[in-house]
Amino acid sequence: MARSRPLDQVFLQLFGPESDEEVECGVYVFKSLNRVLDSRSIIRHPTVTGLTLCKAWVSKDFQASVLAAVAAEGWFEGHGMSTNQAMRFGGLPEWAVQLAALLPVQQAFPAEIASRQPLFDQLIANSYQPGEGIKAHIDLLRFADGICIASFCSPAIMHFTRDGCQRQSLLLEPGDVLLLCGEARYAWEHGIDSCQEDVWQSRKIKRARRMSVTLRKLLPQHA
Ligand SMILES: O=C(O)CCC(=O)C(=O)O
Ligand SMILES: [Fe+2]
Repeated sequence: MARSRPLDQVFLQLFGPESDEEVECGVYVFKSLNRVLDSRSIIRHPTVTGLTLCKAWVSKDFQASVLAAVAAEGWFEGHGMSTNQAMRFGGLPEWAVQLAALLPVQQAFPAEIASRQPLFDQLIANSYQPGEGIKAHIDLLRFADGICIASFCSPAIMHFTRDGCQRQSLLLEPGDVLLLCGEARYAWEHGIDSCQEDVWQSRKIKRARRMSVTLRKLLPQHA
């Protein structure tokens, strides 16, 4: 691995000469995720192939405008059955189009996904009360490869599990975005435990209300 590019210098300053991460075209590839950057960065997961964490990706202002737009939709002002999940197909609302436009899909997805039009045509907003999670799952196969999950409000730990035993965990903080393709989308399940508090690197993090927005594309036969 060459260490001559300017980004490598920044990287050296951040981690020192002993760091074990590699930089490829501006994408950090961490051998250990213990030292995830707090600043805006694109991190390719070392074990879960096809999983990219876009750390601190959505600005605070944009997070606020997404939350305001979702509140204005009134999706979670509960009458009746499912008030913790809202689904929308077809044309995405303008804020979701803007969110999709911010994503570093060229770095995270293969070219055929990154260049498809539209990139996404379905959205789910998930609203979690403090302590709620989501069961480990693989997203439905009626959706194409290339999925985005953006996190808002409370932090939470997402676990990726494969064949029921291998487990990889990621702390998702407000403004973080996950991009999933390939094995990360089809071979690994993802889920969030139900608990009042997460422990991340010995730090206790209390759960509060959380919201996530999932963007996907329906396969043509299901559109
Ligand atoms: O809330 C999250 O971060 C995950 C959402 C999710 O997995 C989904 O909508 O399929
Ligand atoms: Fe999912």
